[in-house]
Amino acid sequence: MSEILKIEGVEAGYGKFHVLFGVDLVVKAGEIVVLLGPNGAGKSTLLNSVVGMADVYSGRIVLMGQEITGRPPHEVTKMGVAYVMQSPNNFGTPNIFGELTVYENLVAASAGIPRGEAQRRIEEVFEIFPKLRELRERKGKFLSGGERQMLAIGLGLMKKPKLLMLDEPTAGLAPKLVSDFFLAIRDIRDKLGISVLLVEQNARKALEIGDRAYVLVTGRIKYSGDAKSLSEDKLAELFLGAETGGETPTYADAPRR
Ligand SMILES: Nc1ncnc2c1ncn2[C@@H]1O[C@H](COP(=O)(O)OP(=O)(O)OP(=O)(O)O)[C@@H](O)[C@H]1O
Repeated sequence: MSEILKIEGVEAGYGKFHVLFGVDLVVKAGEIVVLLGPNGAGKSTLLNSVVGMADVYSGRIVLMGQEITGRPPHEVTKMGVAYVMQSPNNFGTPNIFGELTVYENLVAASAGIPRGEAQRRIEEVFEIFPKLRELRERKGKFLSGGERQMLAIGLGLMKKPKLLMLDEPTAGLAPKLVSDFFLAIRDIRDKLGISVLLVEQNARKALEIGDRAYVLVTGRIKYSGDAKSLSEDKLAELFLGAETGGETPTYADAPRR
């Protein structure tokens, strides 16, 4: 299976603030790879490193055989990476325009794509997120957090990326919506053939749809392997490490460092 993304021995951070220490991670074609870890472990920083939004001090980042270490965000986006950041103001995907409707936002994201193809892609987005079809005439500024998140992912899909990086797409969503999101992410892989690198706090559900998983703790990979073999006990142990004493909290209760 070919490698879409290969991160090798990456040391990265922000200026003098060193966050990642020798991180290796691979996303192969057609995979959903889940990246877990406690708050502040460096998960977002790893995604930022891929799109040139964090400083990579050493190591290599390779996208479909081409080295992209340190390349600026717009170049990496052009090369096939869509990055839906945690904040509502997404980067790497076009921003959501509050005054435009859902449909108009999708059309705006299709600049440079021939009309027929753009319509096909909008239809694909509506198939992945049927809710967006219902809301097609609603202005961006009136969307709920979850709906905005769907649109942000939809905008990313308009560019037909090879790799979709999602940073906590289900954060703050109602439980029913969370399940729908995970199904949508699986559809993105299954129906559109896009590989996914998914950062999630919702570990159990993410591992259900994931093929492989990595656990990052204080900037170092502490687990890499099959998503299904990562048990809750193992996760709790990895998240809390040596600090665990007495009653073992679950990884969901892991304290902020
Ligand atoms: N732009 C930035 N400039 C400087 N430091 C930053 C920046 N972004 C994040 N950090 C710091 O880098 C460290 C790792 O943060 P990061 O957001 O990568 O962790 P995370 O694992 O994604 O956490 P969370 O689960 O809370 O989102 C933290 O100490 C954070 O404060």
